[in-house]
Amino acid sequence: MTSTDSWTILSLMSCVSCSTCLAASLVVILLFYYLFSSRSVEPNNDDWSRLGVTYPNLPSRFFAGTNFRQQVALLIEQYGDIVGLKITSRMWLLTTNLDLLRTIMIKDFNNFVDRADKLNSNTPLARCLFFARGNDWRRHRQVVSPTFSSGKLKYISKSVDVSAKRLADYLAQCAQDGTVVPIKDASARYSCEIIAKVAFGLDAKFVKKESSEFYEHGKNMLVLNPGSITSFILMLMHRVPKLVYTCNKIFRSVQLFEAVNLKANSYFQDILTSTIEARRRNKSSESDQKHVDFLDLLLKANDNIKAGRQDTEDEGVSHEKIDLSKGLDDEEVIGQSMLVIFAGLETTATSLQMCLFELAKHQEIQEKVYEEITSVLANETPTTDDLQKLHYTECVISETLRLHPPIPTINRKAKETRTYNGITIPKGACIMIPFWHILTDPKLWPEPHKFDPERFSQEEKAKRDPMAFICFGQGPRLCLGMRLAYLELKQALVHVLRRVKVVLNDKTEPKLGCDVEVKQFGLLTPVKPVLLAFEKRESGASH
Ligand code: HEM
Repeated sequence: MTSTDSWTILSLMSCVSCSTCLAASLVVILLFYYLFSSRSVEPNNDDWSRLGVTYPNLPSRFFAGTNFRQQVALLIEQYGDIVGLKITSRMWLLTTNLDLLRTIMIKDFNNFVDRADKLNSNTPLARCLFFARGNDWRRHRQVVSPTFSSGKLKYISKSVDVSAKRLADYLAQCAQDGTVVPIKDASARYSCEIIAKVAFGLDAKFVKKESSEFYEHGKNMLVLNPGSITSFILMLMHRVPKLVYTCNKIFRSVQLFEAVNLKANSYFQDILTSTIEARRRNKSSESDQKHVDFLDLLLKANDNIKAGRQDTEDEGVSHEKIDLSKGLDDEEVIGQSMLVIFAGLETTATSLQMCLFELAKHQEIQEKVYEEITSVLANETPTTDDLQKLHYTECVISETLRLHPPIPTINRKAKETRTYNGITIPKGACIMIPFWHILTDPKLWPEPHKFDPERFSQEEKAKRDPMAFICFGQGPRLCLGMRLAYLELKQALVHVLRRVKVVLNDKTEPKLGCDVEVKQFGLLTPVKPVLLAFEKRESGASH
């Protein structure tokens, strides 16, 4: 070892121990702050009661532990559908009241544009549409929404079709080998393959490959871990956002407070930077080429906005007048592509997993979907117009999302103090919207735990308040990838069910007659991996 090596190691060690000391001091300061502030919000506090909102006297650690869903259900059952709360001294309004939600998410959206928290990160992901606030959000949404319009989806549809056929091939092979399939992994590989193609311009075959750097980094992009000490500190630090950013910078090398996995970030950022440069270099020679992926569409939409041209296919909602001339900078463009992984991978994969599980459980529904696919679709490679004719298949997907919403809750933050029907929501208060509770409310959905796709027939839909189907959000901040998600799910069902039947047997998980048990906190996650079996259809087309 040279003296320079020893010196480098010594410097690193002192750097790490210095980081550790700083981190330890920070933990102590935050703990004091937490204990002090929790005491200040013990019962007796009547802020919400003065504002016309039911305010139960909850113990300050009411939400501690993991049984979040059960606690929320208990509160709504006891106190009604509008409940004031204080969580670590922040005011929260828990509500499932559809009229109030219509006001918050649609009618007075301009007062509730923001999400409660920023992402604790200095990476491009923190600068994407999902986490953007106020006028920044409006600028992002205006640039990004044309790339997700139904007109643009037809370019992406071909890539989705190729991956869906690969998924069907893989499951047909498993049927032949008699192996049970960890279905979340297969679904995530399918979803990731599409994202790699449409958002990164990469031709990948993850469905069949055992491992791949893109897939592994995609799965681990966020390092949020609800049980860890870091997450606890992050939760406390939310209340001092500037501290978060300063700490991120200081502790960057040891990834102590950074919410995004830095290795994954560098990996994706490098691919995107070089792809964007290459596309700009080749732009003139490809000027007459049709746009085929999200990255191309995004770069074009950004150029149009900067040049003052509005995309005629923008199906987004009307926005307040804002200066769009600066469009998105390169880091923001990279952030949007990384957002496609963050927002589109887990959600779609979870939905496909739960949809196949429900079809395995309900063979008669699976047969109806199969019959619709074979009778309605003449083409081996259906177009987006063909897929729109699959009404019953769409009902099955919607019913899956109702019963198993991949994002079970979202939130909003009030910009100003306003009163709605005698209820005052003060500036800075956050709104907690538990989707899963609304989506299984027996007043809106009779026999709510029954899997019944007929609820989404035109006649049934017409009888229901449109706010009730809330799993993609509502209003101007509605999920931008909703159409893409339906496209991915429909293509997967078309190609998979043409080739194989999904079934349950004594090797599958959960055991016959049981339901999937899910974790009570965070994104919808089964406690144990779901294992499904497949049987080849005699008439299954092979491609
Ligand atoms: C079944 C699949 C999906 C579900 C259930 C879902 C659900 C959601 C929900 C609940 C939100 C928050 C809406 C709100 O705050 O009101 C959201 C936002 C978003 N989703 Fe999805 N999503 C899915 C798939 C996707 C896909 C595939 C993409 C893109 C590739 C995507 C892109 C987005 C974006 C960009 C936002 C942010 C919108 C904004 O803040 O303006 N989502 N999604």
